[in-house]
Amino acid sequence: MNCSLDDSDILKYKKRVQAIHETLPQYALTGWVDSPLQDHDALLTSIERVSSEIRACADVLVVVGVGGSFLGARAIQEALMPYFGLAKGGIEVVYVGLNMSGAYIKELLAYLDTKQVYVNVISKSGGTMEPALAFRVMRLYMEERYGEKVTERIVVTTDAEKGILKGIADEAGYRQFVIPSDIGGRYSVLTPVGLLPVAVAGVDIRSLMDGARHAATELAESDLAYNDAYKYAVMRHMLYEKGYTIELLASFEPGLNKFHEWWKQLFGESEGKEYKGLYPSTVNFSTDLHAIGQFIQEGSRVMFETLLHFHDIEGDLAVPFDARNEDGLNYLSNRTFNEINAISKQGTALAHAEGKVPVIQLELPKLDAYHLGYLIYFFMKACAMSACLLEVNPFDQPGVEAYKRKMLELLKEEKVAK
Ligand SMILES: O=P(O)(O)OC[C@H]1O[C@](O)(CO)[C@@H](O)[C@@H]1O
Repeated sequence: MNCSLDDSDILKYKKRVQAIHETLPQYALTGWVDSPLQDHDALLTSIERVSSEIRACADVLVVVGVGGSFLGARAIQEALMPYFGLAKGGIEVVYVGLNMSGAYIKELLAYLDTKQVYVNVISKSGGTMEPALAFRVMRLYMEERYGEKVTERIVVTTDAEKGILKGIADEAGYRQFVIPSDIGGRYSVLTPVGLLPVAVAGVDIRSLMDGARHAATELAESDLAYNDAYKYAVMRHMLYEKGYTIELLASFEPGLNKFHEWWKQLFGESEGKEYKGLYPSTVNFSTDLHAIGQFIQEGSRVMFETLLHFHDIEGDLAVPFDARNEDGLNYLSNRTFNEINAISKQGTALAHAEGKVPVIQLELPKLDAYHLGYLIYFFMKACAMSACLLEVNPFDQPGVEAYKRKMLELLKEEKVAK
């Protein structure tokens, strides 16, 4: 990892990072820190068993959830599953309850009419409006289609003890997975929240967890000099202190676009408080270099870039030789597309740095379940540290309650009015 910050300046944060590292456990919602180090064999076996049943009995798994209750699963699925068609042994996994679009839900129901369906409804609080409304529709749809058999086709992932969804699941006899009470929504992807949906899609969840365990082991290091997640957190903080207000996460594989959305919630919802914090924005290169590249190179100097690159991409393609060479590109015919991507990354980093855009580079060996598990944990660890450096609580989201309150007030007024 490198950027235009001086290592000695970064290491000036050593003591402060050490102190934050030691006090982090004071927060209630830090169960995710050690979770990958614990023995989850029984849980993973249970998830694999339910996933195998769903894959055997359904064409589509409908995941109902919003925010951290679906973004992680969708991110992993899009990053690791084929761009076109399904993974071997996997089935289609679609998402609902992530918006308030009736058209979206109606179209999904029509699509499902010719498919065999299971539903996994996920909500930590058990009462978030978007998934609750979508689950109301899905539940009645499933009951209409499957009658008494519906009970086995609805799986609920929620709190172990409380919440409206927990009550519904208990009453209806739906199978349940638990969201640990000490893990908040945007930090919950490595729990049944993310693991069941991606197992059904065909992801090797044990490899994902092995990578997270590797990260949890390596990044338990409190010494800033040896903890890349903390270094990344300090670099972000130093650039924010220097007046940069936007972080642009840029990756070079289109399958990471939904991973961007998970990353945005993690950092945006953890840090955007007290009118402070970096705005997390994302781009996919080289595609977006032809869209927003002009602004990055010569627009307002308010952003820095974090380039995320995987050296090895499954199924990479070599540029073919063409004897006609009418396009003049035979000089590339001995390279793969990902090799060219890597060179485009280097060119981008040099050009943007010259344009006074500081560049942080995060490099991983391969885009696979193991390294994605490592990266997820890396970002969660960095995010918690970064928010603490900003002196905000990394684990609450009071601001989101504001819109919910306003919406409920208006809905209640409406109810009274009608
Ligand atoms: O899983 P739940 O409780 O439905 O919450 C979904 C999302 O909504 C939020 O609570 C914000 O309202 C996020 O933090 C969370 O990931």
